[in-house]
Amino acid sequence: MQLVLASKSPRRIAILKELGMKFDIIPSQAPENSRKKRPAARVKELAVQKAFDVARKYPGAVVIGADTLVYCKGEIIGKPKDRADALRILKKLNGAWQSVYTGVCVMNLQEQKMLFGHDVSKCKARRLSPQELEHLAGKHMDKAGAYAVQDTDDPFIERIVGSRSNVVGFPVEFFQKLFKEFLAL
Ligand SMILES: Cc1cn([C@H]2C[C@H](O)[C@@H](COP(=O)(O)OP(=O)(O)OP(=O)(O)O)O2)c(=O)[nH]c1=O
Repeated sequence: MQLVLASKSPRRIAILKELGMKFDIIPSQAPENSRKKRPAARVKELAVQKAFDVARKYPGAVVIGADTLVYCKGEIIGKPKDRADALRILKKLNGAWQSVYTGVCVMNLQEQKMLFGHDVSKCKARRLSPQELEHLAGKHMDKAGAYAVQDTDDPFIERIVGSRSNVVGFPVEFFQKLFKEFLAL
């Protein structure tokens, strides 16, 4: 069985490797477009789109796709567009509880098998000073919410309720359960 991770995310690659899985890395080229208003529905749709984009090129493979976003005060927050956007996002998240959603999809087109779902964790951000926010803005342009809980230099998140790996982009416990179910299909 060829296993493919449809992602360029260093965190997703590292986590899947830590699980001892052998896989190829073929990032999805799918544009991240979703009109879904609810975060859980959106991450699932995007995870399916990413997996499908690669699966149609490798129909015999088992392909894994994932998508992560932050949800706070009614706003769905993805990766910042630029430094100004990162600062705006960090100001909004400052001192606040937020939810981090990751959608995961596993599919094999040849066998017409697909499973997808999501995990959600709650994160509490510390209240940083305007100077600290300025310093942090722009450091994590490739991450949803413009921060990185895995980065020891990043003081932003002080508490996580739920899966930590989910916040970093790949929910280990949820994935293991989903993958086991997928193999049994
Ligand atoms: C909140 C948070 C997100 N992230 C990352 C996980 C994801 O890589 C990224 C969210 O963007 P995604 O669009 O989910 O993923 P990506 O563009 O990095 O990779 P791909 O689409 O190829 O799979 O943010 C962290 O690394 N640390 C964090 O604390």
